[in-house]
Amino acid sequence: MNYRKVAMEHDKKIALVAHDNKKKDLLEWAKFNRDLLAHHKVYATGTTGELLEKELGFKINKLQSGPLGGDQQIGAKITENKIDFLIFFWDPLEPVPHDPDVKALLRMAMVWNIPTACNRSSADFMISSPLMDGEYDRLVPDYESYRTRKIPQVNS
Ligand SMILES: O=C(CO)COP(=O)(O)O
Repeated sequence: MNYRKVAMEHDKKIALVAHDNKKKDLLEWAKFNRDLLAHHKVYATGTTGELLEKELGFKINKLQSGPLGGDQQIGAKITENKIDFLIFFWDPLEPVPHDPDVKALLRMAMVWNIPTACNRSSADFMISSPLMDGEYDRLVPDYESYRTRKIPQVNS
């Protein structure tokens, strides 16, 4: 597999998402890390974003609520190199109606090699990393062999 480098800007684009039973966790975490987060451009799904904006007091780029397409919007942004980091506190103990969207978002994050934290300890490691503050080139598979793969002949 060949890789290409995708440079991140100084202000990173961070997506924050939490399921309902995890919102308290994410809000506490975000409050503790408010000053670090404030340097960056923060995106969030609808309800998470509303709560974060109230708690942190700076602008959050709010998308649709998760069940209404917010996870998919973040996934689409990942494909367009508009998200650098994903912090997604998903709930392992309660099913959600938009489970396929949750899986799709996590899948896009893997396809595009997006640093992804799904719990508080991983988020702590991520936000405190020196790589968060400086230059970082993310390696992304070029997927050329996938794009040029042979597909079965379609007969007319
Ligand atoms: O459901 C979510 C992510 O899958 C989060 O959506 P809300 O932030 O709108 O609650």
